[in-house]
Amino acid sequence: MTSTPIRIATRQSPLALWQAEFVKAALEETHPGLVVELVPMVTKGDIILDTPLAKVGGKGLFVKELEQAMLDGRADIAVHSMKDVPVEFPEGLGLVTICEREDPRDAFVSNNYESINALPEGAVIGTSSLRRQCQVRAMRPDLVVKDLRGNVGTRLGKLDNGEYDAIILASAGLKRLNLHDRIRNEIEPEEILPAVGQGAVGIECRVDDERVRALLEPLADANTTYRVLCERAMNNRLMGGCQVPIGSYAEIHGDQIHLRALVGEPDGSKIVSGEVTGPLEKAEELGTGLAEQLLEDGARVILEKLYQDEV
Ligand SMILES: NCc1[nH]cc(CCC(=O)O)c1CC(=O)O
Repeated sequence: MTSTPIRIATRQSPLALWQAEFVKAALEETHPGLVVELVPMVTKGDIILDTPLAKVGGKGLFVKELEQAMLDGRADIAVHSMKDVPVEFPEGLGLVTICEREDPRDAFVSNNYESINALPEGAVIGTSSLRRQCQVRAMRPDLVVKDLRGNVGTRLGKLDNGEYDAIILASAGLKRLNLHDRIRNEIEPEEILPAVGQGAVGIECRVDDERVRALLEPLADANTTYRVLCERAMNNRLMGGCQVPIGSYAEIHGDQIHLRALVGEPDGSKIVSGEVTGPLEKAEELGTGLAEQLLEDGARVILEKLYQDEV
């Protein structure tokens, strides 16, 4: 049976292309005969590279052009790292499929040191994520955290030319790009809680496109979906934009889901954390509930200050 091709709108960074190719391969394998094409695009976020993300309007910048292409019918789906997917979608679009999660942890990368704890006093560590900065500063207030932007290759280049003693990146990104050997130490969630959705890939499409939705359905991973929806419900209740130090991680044990989360001051001077366990079907309510507990325990004060600084 010949049919209309499925067109994937994608950014052109190596990681974005890997993710798009991954979904293309999964679709083709699941539906023999289906033709899947990539539609490479440039987003504002790819152009404005030297301004801190918080100042240029956050990660929504990386998805707007892709979403417009789907709304205009120039593309059918967009593949995202779940941790970059904003809370709200434009009218007519939605996130319909979450694929199996890769390693959710952060990775410590350095040419000279084994771990965060092994860094000498005053060492320079690179990350642009307030979540990582906050948790690193809480562990090691003596370290200098320096902004680090660009795609994974660019960031590794900046480490290699001596601008940093170490950097922190998502393990999933390094593994997808075949850069496992750059990881010196996998940072466990007990040390640095990952970002909401880290390591998972999600697929967005037009919500009324029944054909595409049916084709995507077999790519969904049920456990990952519960985990990521639980983390996102927590984040949504906190109105967590990307430039807020929020960490979160959900795991499934049997029919129970366990969620950990934290909100912190960017300088690590204060961290409010909590956890909750409950039945899998209640994943989202549990997430919302934990967020409310964190707000009461001090997160509200931290967040109000941060949102005020933003405007
Ligand atoms: N913010 C950029 C980004 N978005 C997703 C990943 C990695 C892959 C993933 O988490 O799924 C990365 C790179 C990084 O943070 O090191």
